[in-house]
Amino acid sequence: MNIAISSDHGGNNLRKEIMGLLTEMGHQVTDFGPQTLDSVDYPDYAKPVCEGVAGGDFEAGILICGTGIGMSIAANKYKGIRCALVHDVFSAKMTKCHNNSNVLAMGERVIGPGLAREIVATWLTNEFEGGRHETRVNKVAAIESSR
Ligand SMILES: O=C(CO)[C@H](O)[C@H](O)[C@H](O)COP(=O)(O)O
Repeated sequence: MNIAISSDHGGNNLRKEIMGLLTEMGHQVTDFGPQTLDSVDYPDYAKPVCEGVAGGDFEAGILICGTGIGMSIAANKYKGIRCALVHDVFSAKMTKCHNNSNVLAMGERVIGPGLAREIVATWLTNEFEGGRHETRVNKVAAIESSR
Protein backbone atom coordinates (compact mmCIF):
# COMPACT_ATOMS: atom_id res chain seq x y z
CA MET A 1 0.00 0.00 0.00
CA ASN A 2 0.92 3.63 -0.46
CA ILE A 3 0.90 5.06 3.08
CA ALA A 4 1.46 8.60 4.39
CA ILE A 5 2.74 9.24 7.90
CA SER A 6 3.47 12.25 10.11
CA SER A 7 3.72 13.19 13.76
CA ASP A 8 4.40 16.13 16.01
CA HIS A 9 7.43 16.32 18.30
CA GLY A 10 5.60 14.09 20.82
CA GLY A 11 5.35 11.29 18.27
CA ASN A 12 8.68 11.55 16.51
CA ASN A 13 10.30 8.40 17.89
CA LEU A 14 7.26 6.21 17.39
CA ARG A 15 6.82 7.54 13.85
CA LYS A 16 10.31 6.34 12.97
CA GLU A 17 9.62 2.94 14.53
CA ILE A 18 6.41 2.59 12.53
CA MET A 19 8.09 3.71 9.31
CA GLY A 20 10.53 0.84 9.80
CA LEU A 21 7.66 -1.59 10.27
CA LEU A 22 5.84 -0.34 7.17
CA THR A 23 8.97 -0.78 5.08
CA GLU A 24 9.49 -4.30 6.51
CA MET A 25 5.89 -5.08 5.54
CA GLY A 26 6.61 -4.00 1.97
CA HIS A 27 4.56 -0.78 1.96
CA GLN A 28 5.54 2.43 0.20
CA VAL A 29 5.90 5.14 2.85
CA THR A 30 5.78 8.90 2.42
CA ASP A 31 7.06 10.73 5.50
CA PHE A 32 5.68 14.21 6.17
CA GLY A 33 7.92 14.76 9.18
CA PRO A 34 8.83 16.59 11.28
CA GLN A 35 12.54 16.06 10.76
CA THR A 36 13.68 17.70 14.03
CA LEU A 37 12.64 17.37 17.67
CA ASP A 38 11.59 21.04 17.84
CA SER A 39 8.14 21.70 19.25
CA VAL A 40 5.58 21.88 16.44
CA ASP A 41 1.78 22.08 16.11
CA TYR A 42 0.03 18.80 15.27
CA PRO A 43 -2.61 20.32 12.92
CA ASP A 44 0.18 21.42 10.57
CA TYR A 45 1.40 17.84 10.32
CA ALA A 46 -2.03 16.21 10.11
CA LYS A 47 -2.80 18.36 7.04
CA PRO A 48 -0.61 16.78 4.32
CA VAL A 49 -1.50 13.26 5.40
CA CYS A 50 -5.25 13.94 5.50
CA GLU A 51 -5.31 15.92 2.27
CA GLY A 52 -3.30 13.17 0.60
CA VAL A 53 -5.58 10.37 1.81
CA ALA A 54 -8.80 12.31 1.10
CA GLY A 55 -7.50 13.24 -2.35
CA GLY A 56 -6.59 9.65 -3.24
CA ASP A 57 -2.81 10.05 -3.32
CA PHE A 58 -2.46 7.59 -0.42
CA GLU A 59 -4.47 4.51 0.53
CA ALA A 60 -3.94 5.06 4.26
CA GLY A 61 -2.48 7.54 6.73
CA ILE A 62 -0.87 7.22 10.14
CA LEU A 63 -0.67 10.14 12.59
CA ILE A 64 1.22 10.14 15.87
CA CYS A 65 1.37 12.75 18.64
CA GLY A 66 1.79 12.53 22.40
CA THR A 67 -1.65 11.09 23.03
CA GLY A 68 -2.96 10.73 19.48
CA ILE A 69 -5.93 12.85 20.53
CA GLY A 70 -4.94 16.15 18.92
CA MET A 71 -4.04 14.40 15.66
CA SER A 72 -7.31 12.47 15.57
CA ILE A 73 -9.39 15.57 16.29
CA ALA A 74 -7.62 17.48 13.51
CA ALA A 75 -7.85 14.57 11.05
CA ASN A 76 -11.58 14.12 11.47
CA LYS A 77 -12.16 17.73 10.35
CA TYR A 78 -11.18 16.70 6.81
CA LYS A 79 -13.97 15.57 4.52
CA GLY A 80 -13.56 11.90 3.64
CA ILE A 81 -11.25 11.14 6.55
CA ARG A 82 -12.26 8.49 9.05
CA CYS A 83 -9.54 8.66 11.65
CA ALA A 84 -9.48 6.18 14.53
CA LEU A 85 -7.49 6.77 17.70
CA VAL A 86 -6.35 3.29 18.69
CA HIS A 87 -4.33 1.94 21.60
CA ASP A 88 -5.33 -1.73 21.57
CA VAL A 89 -5.25 -4.53 19.03
CA PHE A 90 -8.97 -5.36 19.18
CA SER A 91 -9.94 -1.78 18.28
CA ALA A 92 -7.35 -1.78 15.49
CA LYS A 93 -9.15 -4.72 13.88
CA MET A 94 -12.65 -3.41 14.53
CA THR A 95 -12.03 0.05 13.17
CA LYS A 96 -10.89 -1.39 9.85
CA CYS A 97 -13.60 -4.08 9.68
CA HIS A 98 -16.50 -1.92 10.85
CA ASN A 99 -15.56 1.76 10.31
CA ASN A 100 -13.32 1.41 7.26
CA SER A 101 -10.99 3.94 8.90
CA ASN A 102 -8.50 5.37 6.47
CA VAL A 103 -6.28 7.12 9.02
CA LEU A 104 -4.90 5.63 12.24
CA ALA A 105 -3.83 7.84 15.16
CA MET A 106 -1.72 6.72 18.12
CA GLY A 107 -0.01 8.35 21.08
CA GLU A 108 3.68 7.81 21.72
CA ARG A 109 3.22 8.87 25.34
CA VAL A 110 0.48 6.27 25.82
CA ILE A 111 1.74 2.99 24.36
CA GLY A 112 5.11 1.37 23.71
CA PRO A 113 6.58 0.52 20.33
CA GLY A 114 5.79 -3.19 20.51
CA LEU A 115 2.06 -2.67 20.95
CA ALA A 116 2.06 0.15 18.40
CA ARG A 117 3.64 -2.15 15.81
CA GLU A 118 1.02 -4.82 16.48
CA ILE A 119 -1.77 -2.24 16.18
CA VAL A 120 -0.48 -1.01 12.82
CA ALA A 121 0.04 -4.52 11.46
CA THR A 122 -3.48 -5.53 12.56
CA TRP A 123 -5.07 -2.41 11.08
CA LEU A 124 -3.34 -2.90 7.74
CA THR A 125 -4.05 -6.60 7.37
CA ASN A 126 -7.79 -6.52 8.04
CA GLU A 127 -10.53 -5.63 5.55
CA PHE A 128 -13.71 -3.57 5.71
CA GLU A 129 -16.67 -5.95 6.01
CA GLY A 130 -19.18 -3.72 4.22
CA GLY A 131 -22.88 -4.68 4.54
CA ARG A 132 -24.53 -3.09 7.57
CA HIS A 133 -21.27 -1.31 8.34
CA GLU A 134 -21.29 0.33 4.93
CA THR A 135 -24.78 1.67 5.61
CA ARG A 136 -23.46 3.24 8.82
CA VAL A 137 -20.30 4.64 7.26
CA ASN A 138 -22.46 6.16 4.52
CA LYS A 139 -24.68 7.77 7.16
CA VAL A 140 -21.62 9.36 8.74
CA ALA A 141 -20.59 10.65 5.32
CA ALA A 142 -24.10 12.09 4.85
CA ILE A 143 -23.68 14.09 8.07
CA GLU A 144 -20.41 15.45 6.71
CA SER A 145 -22.00 16.40 3.37
CA SER A 146 -24.95 18.12 5.02
CA ARG A 147 -22.84 20.60 6.97
O1 LIG B 1 -2.41 17.06 20.88
C1 LIG B 1 -1.98 16.36 21.72
C2 LIG B 1 -2.80 16.06 22.88
O2 LIG B 1 -4.12 16.08 22.49
C3 LIG B 1 -0.64 15.75 21.62
O3 LIG B 1 -0.44 14.77 22.57
C4 LIG B 1 0.53 16.69 21.61
O4 LIG B 1 1.61 15.89 21.23
C5 LIG B 1 0.82 17.33 22.93
O5 LIG B 1 -0.22 18.17 23.35
C6 LIG B 1 2.13 18.11 22.88
O6 LIG B 1 2.43 18.64 24.14
P1 LIG B 1 3.76 19.44 24.46
O7 LIG B 1 3.65 19.76 25.92
O8 LIG B 1 3.76 20.64 23.58
O9 LIG B 1 4.93 18.53 24.13
